[in-house]
Amino acid sequence: MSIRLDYTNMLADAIGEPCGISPNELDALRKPAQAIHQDLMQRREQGLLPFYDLPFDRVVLESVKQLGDQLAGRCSHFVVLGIGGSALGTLALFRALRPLYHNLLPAVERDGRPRLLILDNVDPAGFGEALDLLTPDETIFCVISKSGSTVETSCQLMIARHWLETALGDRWRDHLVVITDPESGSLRELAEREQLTSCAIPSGVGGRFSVLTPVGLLPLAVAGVDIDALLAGAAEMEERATRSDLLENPAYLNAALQVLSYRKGQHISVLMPYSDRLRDIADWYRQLWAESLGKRTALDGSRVHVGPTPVKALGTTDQHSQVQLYMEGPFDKVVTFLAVEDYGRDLVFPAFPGAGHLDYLSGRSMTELIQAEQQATAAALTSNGRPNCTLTLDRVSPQNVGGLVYLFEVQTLFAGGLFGVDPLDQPGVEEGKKYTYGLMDRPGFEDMKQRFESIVGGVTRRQL
Ligand SMILES: O=P(O)(O)OC[C@H]1O[C@](O)(CO)[C@@H](O)[C@@H]1O
Repeated sequence: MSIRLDYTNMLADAIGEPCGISPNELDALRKPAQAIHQDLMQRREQGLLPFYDLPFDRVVLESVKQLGDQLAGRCSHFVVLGIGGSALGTLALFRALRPLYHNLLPAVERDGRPRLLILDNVDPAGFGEALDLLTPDETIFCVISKSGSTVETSCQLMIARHWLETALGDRWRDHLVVITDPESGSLRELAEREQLTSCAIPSGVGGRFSVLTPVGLLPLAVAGVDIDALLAGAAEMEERATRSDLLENPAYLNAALQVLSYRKGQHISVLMPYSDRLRDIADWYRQLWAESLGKRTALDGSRVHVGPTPVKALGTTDQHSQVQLYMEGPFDKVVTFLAVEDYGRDLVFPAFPGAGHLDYLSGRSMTELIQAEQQATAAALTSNGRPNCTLTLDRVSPQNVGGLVYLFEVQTLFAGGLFGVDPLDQPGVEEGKKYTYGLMDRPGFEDMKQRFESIVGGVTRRQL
């Protein structure tokens, strides 16, 4: 595994005031960092942070691999139904670690593996069109929900089961796999009652920290991702991400830089991979960062309303869409680049006779160009006083991606400590869910319907 963090351009030396971080400011965080570290390690010892130990669980790894092979042999399409933490990590890692056009390739070029679809919305057009393309006999649905009660996933399940049963009768059960809490929740009950194939999400691992459980591992194994190597990379990062000294630990250091930057007014945190394969890592990271750190109440009970706003960008694409704003707009952003040294292949620019203005490119390569553009954008941001740092992967390999995921997860926990909030809850999503239940006439939520009506009806609607 090779992942390194270059944070030169976060420091006052490089970008000056007011955004640059001074060595003293970083140094001053070392002591609080020790306290947060000890607290995390203590909670890990007590079994309260089981995600730390996921990369070492050989039993789960072996059983998931076995089940993955078996399921892969029984379908041409493996379809994940889930949302948020039950979908985004799988989506990100599938894109990173299989050929970009896996689903368009003939079976032999997919190593005989099924196509993988991840349906994470209840848009009737999107869901309906996906079903139109599928054949019940050749499809296996994998329903993933930690709570077992998420309304979007439940509704997808209702439709999928009916669709299977209509075509296959009692055999619908062979085409449905469940991943949920080991004991509680209605999805677990359903799995037991109908004797469906199922896997467990270890209790204590929240959805957005669950990609290295069967939530991500099973679909990825079915699709042919090397999950051994993925977990090995995460295990290797565990050593670095549990070092006690802030300046020795890339997860702690990156969190500290982000938090110091936030305190200086950079409330928007952009993650900008220069890699199509890493594009959806930024989507997964958005949930991790937003749900974990966006909080009204601190651990001491005070109202804080904190949280960096994570933004996803893609290099070079967004240089031609967003970078104008990052360069000259408000001083409210910190950019983290994801750079890649070896893209696994390269394309050399051939000569273009008659087009003299392109001569300077002839003989150079696409890797050189994308890397030059990343470095050029970082330099331009730096010269404009904009904080930025770069995480460089030598390759987009399962080891590196496993390491990156682990790094970001620990970084998020540690940032929660620095912000003084609980990074493991998400109380702010509940109110909207309750209004939805009210609107959908779920028993017990009648009052939410009334409250919704009083909010919506309490003001004159203005529409054009
Ligand atoms: O896995 P579940 O329980 O269906 O939850 C899906 C997502 O919904 C949330 O609870 C937010 O509503 C996320 O934290 C979670 O990843």
